[in-house]
Amino acid sequence: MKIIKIILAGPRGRMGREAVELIQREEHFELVACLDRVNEGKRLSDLDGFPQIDAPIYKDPVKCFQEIEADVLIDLTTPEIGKIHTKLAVEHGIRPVVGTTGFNEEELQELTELADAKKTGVIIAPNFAVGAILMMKFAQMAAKHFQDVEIIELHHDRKLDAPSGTGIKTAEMISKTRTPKQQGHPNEEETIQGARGAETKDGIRIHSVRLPGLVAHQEVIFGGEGQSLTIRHDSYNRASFMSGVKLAVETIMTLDVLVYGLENIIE
Ligand SMILES: NC(=O)C1=CN([C@@H]2O[C@H](COP(=O)(O)OP(=O)(O)OC[C@H]3O[C@@H](n4cnc5c(N)ncnc54)[C@H](O)[C@@H]3O)[C@@H](O)[C@H]2O)C=CC1
Ligand SMILES: O=C(O)C1=N[C@H](C(=O)O)C[C@H](O)C1
Repeated sequence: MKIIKIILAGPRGRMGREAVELIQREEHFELVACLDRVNEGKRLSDLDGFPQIDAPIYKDPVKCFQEIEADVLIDLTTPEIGKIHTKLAVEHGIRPVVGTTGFNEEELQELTELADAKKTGVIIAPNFAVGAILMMKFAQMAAKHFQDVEIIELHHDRKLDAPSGTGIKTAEMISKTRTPKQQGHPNEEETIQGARGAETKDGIRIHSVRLPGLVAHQEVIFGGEGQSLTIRHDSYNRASFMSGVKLAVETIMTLDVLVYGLENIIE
């Protein structure tokens, strides 16, 4: 099997550390460099708690992408930095697998056009966990039968973006099958701002909970006459995301367009 050469952005983060282990575990993956906001000029093996992988660490993505021959960038950084890395990677012909969340519609559109122009695969995956993908698909199915729905996403309190990428993606998928409806009482008023959560352009409410002890969880609650349906997914650790990262890295080698969401590549 062809070796896939990978640059990893954010190796010291919660997801990055899991990704280092994944790359080390898979015989056909090779970690050829890392992007970090510190440790420029060191090797990954110089850092405490990391395996003996002789990958150079760069701070400057342009320098890294110019000097290192790589097939794929895995980005697990921050919303602000992930967008910069993704665009630069495509411009340098390196295929980005992006777990970093926080991309808006305009940014996705711009990247779609860039991927088309450069004929370079891009995968933007708001959630890599197979259970989360199924939760979103089931919610999309249920929305054919229930117009009334609210999303509650629950995460650890170190998360920067709200609502979560998964919450936004779920609302988008539901909107494809749900007949639009103005939910709640027409005269309802928030006596404390934000009480009814964030409202997407399709009128779906997303409520974001942030608490220590949580990892990544979501409930999609549908309501109908005399009944409700709750679809829930829980990630209890970050290893839950790694089979999706592996699949995305393997699949991106065959793509020349942008794919937004793993539901498009998981049967
Ligand atoms: N798609 C998915 O399934 C999942 C996505 N995520 C997303 O992945 C991202 C990372 O999540 P965590 O690992 O929990 O965050 P984290 O805060 O633990 O890690 C982020 C890492 O990015 C690094 N970083 C910041 N600026 C940088 C720069 N200029 N260059 C290189 N590295 C830089 C930080 O030093 C840190 O090590 C978030 O956007 C999160 O929402 C998280 C879990 C699952
Ligand atoms: O920040 C996280 O932790 C997660 N982020 C992603 C999101 O915003 O949906 C995926 C998962 O929920 C974990």
